[in-house]
Amino acid sequence: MFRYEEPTWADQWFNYFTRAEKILKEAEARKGEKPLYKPSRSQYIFYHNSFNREASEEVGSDGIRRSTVGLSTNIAYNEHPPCTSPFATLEKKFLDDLRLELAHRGSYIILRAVVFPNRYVSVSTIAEDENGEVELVQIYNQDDRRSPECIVPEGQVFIVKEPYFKTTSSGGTSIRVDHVSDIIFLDGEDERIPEKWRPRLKLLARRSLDWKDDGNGFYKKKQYFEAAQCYTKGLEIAEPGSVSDIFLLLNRAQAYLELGYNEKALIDADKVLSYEPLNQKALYRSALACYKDGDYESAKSRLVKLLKKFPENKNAKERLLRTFQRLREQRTGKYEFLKMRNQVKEWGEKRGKLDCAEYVGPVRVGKAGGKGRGLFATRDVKFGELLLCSKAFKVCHKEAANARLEILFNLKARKGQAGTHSQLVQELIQELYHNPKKAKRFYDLHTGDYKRVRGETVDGLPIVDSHLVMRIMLRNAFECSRLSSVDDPLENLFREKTEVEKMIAEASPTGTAEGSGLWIMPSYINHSCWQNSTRSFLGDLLIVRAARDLSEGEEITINYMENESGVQKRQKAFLSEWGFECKCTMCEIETAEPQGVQDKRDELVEKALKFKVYLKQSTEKIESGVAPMIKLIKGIEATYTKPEFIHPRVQLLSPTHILQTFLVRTERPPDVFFLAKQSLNGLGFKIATKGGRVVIERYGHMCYPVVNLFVHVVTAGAMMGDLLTAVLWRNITIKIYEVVVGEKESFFDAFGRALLQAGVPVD
Ligand SMILES: C[S@@+](CC[C@H](N)C(=O)[O-])C[C@H]1O[C@@H](n2cnc3c(N)ncnc32)[C@H](O)[C@@H]1O
Repeated sequence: MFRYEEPTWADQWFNYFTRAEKILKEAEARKGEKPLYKPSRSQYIFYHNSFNREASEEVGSDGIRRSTVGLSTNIAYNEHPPCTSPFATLEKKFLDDLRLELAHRGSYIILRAVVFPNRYVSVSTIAEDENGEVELVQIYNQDDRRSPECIVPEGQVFIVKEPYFKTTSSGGTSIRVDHVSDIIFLDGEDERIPEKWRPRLKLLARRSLDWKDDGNGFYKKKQYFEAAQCYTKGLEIAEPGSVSDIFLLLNRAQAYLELGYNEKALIDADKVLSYEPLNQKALYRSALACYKDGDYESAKSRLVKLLKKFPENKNAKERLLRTFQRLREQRTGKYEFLKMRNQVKEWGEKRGKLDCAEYVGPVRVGKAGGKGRGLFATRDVKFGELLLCSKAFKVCHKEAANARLEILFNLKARKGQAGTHSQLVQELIQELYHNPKKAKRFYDLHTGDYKRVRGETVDGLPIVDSHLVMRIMLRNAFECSRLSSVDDPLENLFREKTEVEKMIAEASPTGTAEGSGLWIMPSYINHSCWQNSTRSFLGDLLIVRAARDLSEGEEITINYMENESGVQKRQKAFLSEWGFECKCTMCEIETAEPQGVQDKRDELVEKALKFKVYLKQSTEKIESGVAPMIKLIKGIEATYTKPEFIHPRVQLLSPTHILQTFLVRTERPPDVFFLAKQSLNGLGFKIATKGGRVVIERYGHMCYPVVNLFVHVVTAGAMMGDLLTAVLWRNITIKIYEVVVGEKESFFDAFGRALLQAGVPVD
């Protein structure tokens, strides 16, 4: 009998993208043609306005409207580079001149918004040209902190350089503006505004101080962008070096600091200092700009200068103390981790940033043969040593209220990625546009085969190629959480997924939607399935520690994909996500395994994982699961033929964890103890007790579950009455925890109770 089933989100997505793909393929065939059909002006406006704002958006506590219709999609399709020609060299075109699927090189178009804008992924409006023709305009990658009506209010006149005219995924047409440097918003007095669109009443002559007052009004309302725009207008007419010029520069510097445009704030404050070298506010704001940019030496010298002249300035004194602390962190890599961790916990729904410096330990970037560049140890390094404590170039945590979980869909690559990646690209673009000096470090990262445009600025503004930013992001960004922690893996196995998580699991190849961020130095680290360093997250910091002893000159590696899949799945992901084939020993061994071995292993693992359902049942049921689980684990173990120290038994991790939990629940400490030690051995560890200490004689495969294995040895040891073993292993367990989680200060928060219950001293 036919049974109707509701289409799943996966079906809907699949249908949506298949349709979009078809429309766009057909559109490509009509490249260079005029659209066959265009709606009338009133239809355009009707469609636009009927996008139901009330139902699909809500205003967050920060005043920003966001979509409430689940996950929105950002479809990347055609990669056209940004315009690099100055405006003066471009030729004017009208809407009627535009042809499909083309970026109209050498041309510009001038338009006026005729509706109240919408925001979905882009800010979209309907705009007219001087002939009264209208078109949909989709403006991407604008600052998310500004409402669409601030970006392109009704009546706003703007220029789009080299407009890209395209078919939309729903079959209509639009001008899509991807690159922030391709759009110029014109203000009321700009001479490029056609006469017919000029305000009827010319603005009365305004004094620069009127602009300052307007700016201050916006500043008070926390509309920093608008405030800065007013100060800029005032600066255009103020006499350089005059009192009003200095006021305006100081105020604009402050607005820029609020916006995070630190380079611009420094330029303004330094301009004031060129007139008045000891201006107190300018010195302080310049120091703050340097501090926020991580240039603590410059911040220090500016603050010292300020305090010499104004020794009572409390803010400067306090900032100088903080600067000294940052310099210490930068030099020594010593941080107050517990305090920082607690701060991160308090962020709640807020977006946070830790006030701390970046530490670059004994590492350098160098050539890594066929892998491009890599990160190398500059001296011998001990297990657990801090290699990097890197500050995010930009990070979007999914825990923050402003997080936008979207599917970034690349139709060309036929790949969707769920998470904050789409938001990250947009924020990176804004960061690069407003802090161009900082951008150099970003552009130096690995881009794959993307062809860059020439030139860094046009018409005095930075050129930001959104497609390049996207490429760099996809190859270098890390999926991340706010805090690394050692969760009970079973919790994840059992936790019911939320609706959104289910949608994501169906729509995204990775199956999860995570926060994401970009860290410059860690981006140089290449992958190995058996990595020699670990990476962990603490707020906006990414911590890298040595996962074993390293020798001078040795390449540092991390595991790009911390999961337990076999070689075929791993290689597929490496190729599609990062464009490389892994040639580490683990991959080579598994690739050389006889046909069927991997399948057998996968099959047994799958069978073993099914036993997790026993854990929801009675002790008797669990009891009955022990023997078959042992048999399955032995079976999996038998599929490995090479010794564990060259081929760690990674696929045994989850089955072992289930058996381990069976043994804990049925109260068999000796078996728990034995299994944990055996598993560590299976991961390649060789651990011995020497001179009253537990020492690791050979380092195994380091990953999150390893901490649990160590903890099991400690607790089971204590329960068996062997307190000495428990205490000795406790100390090495703390070290292991530090390597995996990034810091050891929170160890007892995580495991103190389990240890106490087992009778292990926790002092
Ligand atoms: C995050 S970057 C790492 C730094 C990069 N090698 C560079 O030159 O800037 C990721 C890229 O490095 C290369 N890569 C990383 N690990 C690799 C490996 N094990 N084998 C080959 N290429 C690798 C790939 O091109 C990948 O897309």
